Amino acid sequence: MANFHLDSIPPEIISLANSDTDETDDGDVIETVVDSAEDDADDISVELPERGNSLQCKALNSKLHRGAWSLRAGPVYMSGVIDLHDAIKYYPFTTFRRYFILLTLSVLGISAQYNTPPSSDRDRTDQPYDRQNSQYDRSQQPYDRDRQNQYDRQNQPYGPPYDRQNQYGQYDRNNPPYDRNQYNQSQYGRYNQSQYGPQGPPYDSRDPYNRDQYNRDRFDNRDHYNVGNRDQYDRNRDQYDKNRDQYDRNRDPNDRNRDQYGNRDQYGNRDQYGNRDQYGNRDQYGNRDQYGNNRDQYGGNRDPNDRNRDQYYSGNRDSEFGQYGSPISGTNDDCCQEYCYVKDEQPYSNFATKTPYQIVFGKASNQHTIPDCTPIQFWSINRHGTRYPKAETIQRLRQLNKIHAEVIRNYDEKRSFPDRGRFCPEDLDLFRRWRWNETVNERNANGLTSQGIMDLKYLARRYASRFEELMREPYSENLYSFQYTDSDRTHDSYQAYIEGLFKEKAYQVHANVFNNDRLITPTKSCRAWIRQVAENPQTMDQYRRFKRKQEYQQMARDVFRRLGFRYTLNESVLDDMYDLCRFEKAWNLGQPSPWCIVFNKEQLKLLEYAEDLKYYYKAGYGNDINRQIGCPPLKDLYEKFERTVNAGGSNVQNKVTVFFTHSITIQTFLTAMGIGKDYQPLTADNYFQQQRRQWRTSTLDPFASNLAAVLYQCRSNERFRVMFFLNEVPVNYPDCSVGLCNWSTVQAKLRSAAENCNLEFCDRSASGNLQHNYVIYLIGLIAIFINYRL
Ligand SMILES: O=C(O)[C@@H](COP(=O)(O)O)OP(=O)(O)O
Repeated sequence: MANFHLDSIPPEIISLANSDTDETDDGDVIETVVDSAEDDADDISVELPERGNSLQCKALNSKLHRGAWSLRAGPVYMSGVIDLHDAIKYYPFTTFRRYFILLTLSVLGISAQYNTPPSSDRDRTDQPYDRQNSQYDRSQQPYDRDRQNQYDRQNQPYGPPYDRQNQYGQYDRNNPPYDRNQYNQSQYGRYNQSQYGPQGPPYDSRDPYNRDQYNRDRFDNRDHYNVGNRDQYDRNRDQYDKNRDQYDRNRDPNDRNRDQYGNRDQYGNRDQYGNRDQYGNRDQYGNRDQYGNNRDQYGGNRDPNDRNRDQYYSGNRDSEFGQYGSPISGTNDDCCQEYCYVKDEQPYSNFATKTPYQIVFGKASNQHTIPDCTPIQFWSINRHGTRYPKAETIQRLRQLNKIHAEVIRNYDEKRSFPDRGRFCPEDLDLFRRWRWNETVNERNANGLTSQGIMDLKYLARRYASRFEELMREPYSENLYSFQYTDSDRTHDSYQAYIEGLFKEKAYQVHANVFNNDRLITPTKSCRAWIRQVAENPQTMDQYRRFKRKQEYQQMARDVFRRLGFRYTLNESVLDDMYDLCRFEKAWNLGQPSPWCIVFNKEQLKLLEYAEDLKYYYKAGYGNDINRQIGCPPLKDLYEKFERTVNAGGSNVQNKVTVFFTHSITIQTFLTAMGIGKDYQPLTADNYFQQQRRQWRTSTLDPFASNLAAVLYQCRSNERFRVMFFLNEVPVNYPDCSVGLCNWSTVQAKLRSAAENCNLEFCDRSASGNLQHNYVIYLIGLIAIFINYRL
């Protein structure tokens, strides 16, 4: 604020100013005007003199220097020019205030944004897990259809006879009425099914010869897992399909891969000359025998004019993926272990959360049989089956075709491979044949693969054959309870599961699905967890530290060196190659994955440990909040069994409960259950000590991972017993015997966790934030108030 002395302000104005009124005796309004000679004149105001002959001028904009002023009071009129420059210069506070307000408002804005829950949180389902107001607990609530959301079949009029009017809502959200043609076309993949399924070859497992619509199992009725439950409707199984191997779904039974000359290799690849080797690879001359005999073992037919390389391959170092880290020392070094992936009969396939279920699950057939005991209740929680990567991962993985080309060049042209540990010819051939599979694209991102469908379908059949008393009962809403999260992959997993259980009667089954389901996706809407874990950079500290450790860095160098690079490339390339190796392996279990040739076993173990570290802090014992947020399924399990036990084993309501969810829920639940716990925490520093760790996501949480609990009624002192199976392997709980626990042991173990389970903390800290917000707002208001007083 600047004061300007005016020589002769009329007494009339002065007395008026001192009288706290804006009007002259005549009732004329006093006007004061400052017209800036520059822009933004609105930022200037003039106040009447309060003391003496001073005109007070507020100038808020430091860019203003000069302004014209005028005063009018009735007949009196005065005007002049003021120089604001000096005023502003001497009142730097003016500028400061401005920035102060801006700063305060920014802080408020950022703070408000940070503390605003996702919009999906703001509905009535966002209550702590509380049976009194839980919408999903059917056993506690009167059967209130109005409370269900639009995807919930309970929200639909239901019951026999089958109501065709209500065709799309009745038994599942995307299933048309039970018309086998339609049913088979649309059930797996809710949006984009063609008649032959979502993926087409090579993921199309259906048998095109076996077209009988009623007797055809489009996922191949043969039982891959020897359950002995071959579909009774499997009578029309393809008589032409004898050659199909168990996992070779990629083969085109119509031999469409044959080239124009009718020459086809085992993989349907041909070169432009129609010449090919066993793998369909051709050299630059198009000639080769089975092993490319025109070339020497490592590219003897290389371009004789390849003069660009010098002895140390200088000039060949470029890769569009950048060169990170230091050059890999030595060129003709013996950096790498000799390893031939294709020849390895038991390649390492523990790929953390992308591990194929088939290499993990328990195949023993009789552990569920307990002498003198009968299973009376079954409860399980399942992760969806094998899926496609998320869209952004697909985009990244697709870029690997450039690395692929570079590696081939490194081997064929540059010959920049190491002396020892280069790819064996079989691996190189496998790698050479790799092409990005265009059927894997953003449209099916995150979706279930045909392998994923089989994962769940056969899982259901195996459980049904083990617990026939329970799971061979015809479907009824009272006996069975199904619930899946609001996602395609869990929906499709559920669909495959019920098909495995009920076969052609699957259309009768219905399931619950909810937005912000705090029973099976509690992390999604728990602000405290999101803030403390998901969005907290510290969660990844150990993971990042491990990646900087000498052993990890050495592994990265060796991998790139073996690929023929003399610099380590961008670290994300390593992650992508690992992802593609494990995804492709999970999609096509029976075939070697070309990108897995890149790693030897030791390297895969390091990568697995890095993943375990990540999830240990994100969903496991590394953060106590993970245990807390994992309790809702535990509570559900405990209470269901407790009700049955209290009722003496009679009138069991939900004989079979099955949930379909995601990896984080499985892991937080296992953490709440005390499964997979190590004495020593996993850290970046104890990789070698943790070789035999319990927290191994490959075995805890592969695709289709599941924990099942079975309540038995026995003719012994302990009338009730519970058996826990993790991925069909009995859980080795202390105090239990090979997975079989007395009910009293289960009570001692789980009761307190179940009774103390509530997710109020998710919102409590959020409401703490709300108070925090109010304080910030208050400070803001005070700041603005002070600003105007200055
Ligand atoms: O919930 C999800 O989006 C993913 C997270 O996968 P990652 O980021 O851990 O691979 O879990 P999933 O559905 O595979 O069980």
